[in-house]
Amino acid sequence: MLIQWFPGHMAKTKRLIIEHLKMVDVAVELLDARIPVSSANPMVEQLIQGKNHLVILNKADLADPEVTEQWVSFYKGKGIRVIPVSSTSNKDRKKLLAAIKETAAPALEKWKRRGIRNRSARIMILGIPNVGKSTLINRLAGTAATRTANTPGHTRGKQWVRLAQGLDLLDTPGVLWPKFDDQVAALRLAATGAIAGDVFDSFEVVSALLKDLSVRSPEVLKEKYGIDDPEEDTLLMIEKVGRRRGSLLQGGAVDTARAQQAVLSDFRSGKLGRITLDGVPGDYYENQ
Ligand SMILES: Nc1nc2c(ncn2[C@@H]2O[C@H](COP(=O)(O)OP(=O)(O)OP(=O)(O)O)[C@@H](O)[C@H]2O)c(=O)[nH]1
Repeated sequence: MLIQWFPGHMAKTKRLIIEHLKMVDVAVELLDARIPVSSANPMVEQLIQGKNHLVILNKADLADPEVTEQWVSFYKGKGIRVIPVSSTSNKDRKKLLAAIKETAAPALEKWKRRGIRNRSARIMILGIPNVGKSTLINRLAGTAATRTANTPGHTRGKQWVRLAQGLDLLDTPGVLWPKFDDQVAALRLAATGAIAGDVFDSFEVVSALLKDLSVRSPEVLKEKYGIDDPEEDTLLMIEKVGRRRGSLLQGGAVDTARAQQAVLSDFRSGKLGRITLDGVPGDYYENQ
């Protein structure tokens, strides 16, 4: 679901998230492994203050594994728990649960020290649109024994999923608003599909993506689209994409709108390979 964000909507969302956060011990922040900076909400640290924090780098199957490793080291260096996963597959489920349990352990200890033995650690998932919140919740809840409505002690109307003994997940994720003020971030969000296409001109989004690709993966541009010169003018690049992908109008001219869509869909589906757009701070590509 793509959402248009207005100031009033943002304020309401923030209030709701603050309400929900009051009920939980652990905040699981879901980021897109291809754009860990651009997919972060600008207020998240402030919002989740005091909660045990786990960062999940989702869609790791689409991201460059080497850069993902750099991101893992980066977060660990800041003392933040982090795990790269692919929520669309079941293979990461075990390590995901283990990471959540580890993150929740201090909360359980706290309840125990206070003499509250039967209190579960409660978890909430937060992330911007399209980052994979529902997929992750379904993956985690998949084999969970029960979904419990109105469990005593929980806020009425909220659904909780028991993931394991002493571990409950709030069924409703917190939908955070994405960054808009940062133009690079906004264009990368649009490239991944997290911001609605009609907010941006698709030429602008595709130009920025082709520029990123020409820096990160010039060999991909050559192999997939026959673009030899990464410095080439964007219009010429799109022309080459159109010819290679058969996006042609009657008469043989390139249908540039379709060629642009082809680039976006190739990138989003992983057809261009595993590519990360946001480098760790200080990395060679950061300011390119
Ligand atoms: N390749 C890949 N695709 C994923 C992964 N996780 C989610 N997706 C896809 O990303 C898209 C968005 O996933 P959702 O789970 O609907 O995202 P959401 O954050 O709940 O989105 P909103 O409802 O808009 O807030 C879907 O097409 C998913 O199949 C992943 O780990 N890898």
